[in-house]
Amino acid sequence: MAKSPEVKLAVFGRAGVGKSALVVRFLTKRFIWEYDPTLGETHTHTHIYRHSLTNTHTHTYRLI
Ligand SMILES: Nc1nc2c(ncn2[C@@H]2O[C@H](COP(=O)(O)OP(=O)(O)OP(=O)(O)O)[C@@H](O)[C@H]2O)c(=O)[nH]1
Repeated sequence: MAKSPEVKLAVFGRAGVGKSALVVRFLTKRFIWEYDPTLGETHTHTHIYRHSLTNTHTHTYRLI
């Protein structure tokens, strides 16, 4: 099977505007209420899209 493509996304914005909250919500459907300033953290998530019973695509997202 072919190696799935890795998609790299960089999220920019001022401190405390909600970048981590948005990313974690997108990846895990969980919302983080506590504010913990991010220092060089990355999030990696592999998502499998199932278009039909026989047609699936796997994408790995690395958010920086
Ligand atoms: N009410 C509300 N609070 C939010 C929203 N998005 C984020 N927050 C809160 O804002 C605070 C900061 O969110 P973060 O996601 O940590 O912000 P950040 O931009 O990653 O901050 P840095 O790591 O300092 O750059 C957290 O307490 C979140 O819960 C939103 O859409 N609505």
